[in-house]
Amino acid sequence: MTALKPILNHIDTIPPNTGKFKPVKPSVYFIHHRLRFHTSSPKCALWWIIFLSLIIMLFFLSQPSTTPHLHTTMLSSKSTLIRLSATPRSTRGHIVLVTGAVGFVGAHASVALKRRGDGVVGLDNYNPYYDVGLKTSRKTQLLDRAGVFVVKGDINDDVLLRELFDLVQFTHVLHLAAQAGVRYAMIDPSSYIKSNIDGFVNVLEAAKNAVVPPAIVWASSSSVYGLNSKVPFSEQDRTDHPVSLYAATKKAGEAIAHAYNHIHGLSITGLRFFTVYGPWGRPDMAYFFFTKDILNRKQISIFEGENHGTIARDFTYIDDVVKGCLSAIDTAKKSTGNGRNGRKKKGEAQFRIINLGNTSPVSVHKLVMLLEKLLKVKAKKKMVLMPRNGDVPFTHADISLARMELGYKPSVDLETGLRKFVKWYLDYYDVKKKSSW
Ligand SMILES: O=C(O)[C@H]1O[C@H](OP(=O)(O)OP(=O)(O)OC[C@H]2O[C@@H](n3ccc(=O)[nH]c3=O)[C@H](O)[C@@H]2O)[C@H](O)[C@@H](O)[C@@H]1O
Repeated sequence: MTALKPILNHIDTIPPNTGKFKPVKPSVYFIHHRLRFHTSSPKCALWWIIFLSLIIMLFFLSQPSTTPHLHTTMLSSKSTLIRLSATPRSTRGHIVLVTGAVGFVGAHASVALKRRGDGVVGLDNYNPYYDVGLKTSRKTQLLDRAGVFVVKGDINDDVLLRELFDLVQFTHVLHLAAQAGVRYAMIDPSSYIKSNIDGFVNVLEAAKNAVVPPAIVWASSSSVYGLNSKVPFSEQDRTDHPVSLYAATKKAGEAIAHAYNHIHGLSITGLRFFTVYGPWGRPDMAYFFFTKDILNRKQISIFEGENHGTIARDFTYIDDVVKGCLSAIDTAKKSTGNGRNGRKKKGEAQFRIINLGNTSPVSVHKLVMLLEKLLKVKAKKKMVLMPRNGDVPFTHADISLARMELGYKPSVDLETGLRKFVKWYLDYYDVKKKSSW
């Protein structure tokens, strides 16, 4: 500001328009006036250089980033690692941004993508909804070993996302970052809005603003079917009666995705996951904390419906879900763009919503029996009427669309999947096997 002062002081010296001069705009007059009378003075020329440099600098700073790497600040120290991680092994490989990369599905999917030769960059905020130590272990034991670099950051950070999309031209985004869990919405409702709505919009904004907008594959949920009684649940069925805030945010996500697809030509596939379980799973899920409580001889609550009605889930093994995710990426068509910013719109973009379930529901009672068998420990069970806090009595996926679109064919039954989970659990938590039958 002090540098500008002497120049600004000269404004007072501009003569009034007496009519002898051709009328000119004051700013233009000012420039002419200054150039005519003072460019010979070295001091003034210096001030002019400073002034013009400032104007040029302000002009460039106010321009949106079109040149990759120009404004990278948050990521610049990691840019080499990020680019390396993003480089596919073959020219035909995809370049995928996986959000929620240290999450359960995110970690498994990132590793699978990387192993088959795709370029992968992870993004995760390591939020403390459940044990951050487990997330860190997924990173060190799964992602690091596979060569997947994870950027620590939030999907709500639009500056970070812009930098990331400037740095790497992603062909796909596998968006798995979310506030998960049905019952926790009673405790922290705003976290669901922040992650599943605000965060999702932020990711879509970043994608749509990318030089070449990537295709999006993201995680919706079986919970959108609410209390529907027609089984199996088909993508054609109504899903406008969510019974948990979690389900409501996932349903809202599907509507938001549709709007972005329609307006911005983003290719979007929403996958409705059905109670995904397996090694490295989420400790907030029943199969996981039942295992812990059974081993600690702690009582577990098994929910039941009115008149002792059975509660059941279409438990889906992690490897099957990962195959579905990869196949959704492979079959995703390119985004067509919105025709703005001088880009040509290339027609309607693809929009899909697909169930990824196992299509063979199992009761929670049976789940507990299988865990007892695998852990060789008798559970202390208490039957409890299912609380009205967002839970639904049963889920059952119709997977015919997944079969058709993705060639999806789940192959792991609950007992086989739980055996793998239990093996991992005992190993990870270094549990000494003791029988209490
Ligand atoms: O399918 C989905 O989309 C959802 O699956 C799970 O939700 P949920 O099926 O309710 O899984 P759990 O919380 O692990 O519950 C599994 C079953 O155990 C029952 N349960 C849970 C807790 C408990 O103490 N006792 C009990 O019997 C539940 O009622 C449910 O039938 C995930 O937690 C959600 O994030 C996911 O989106």
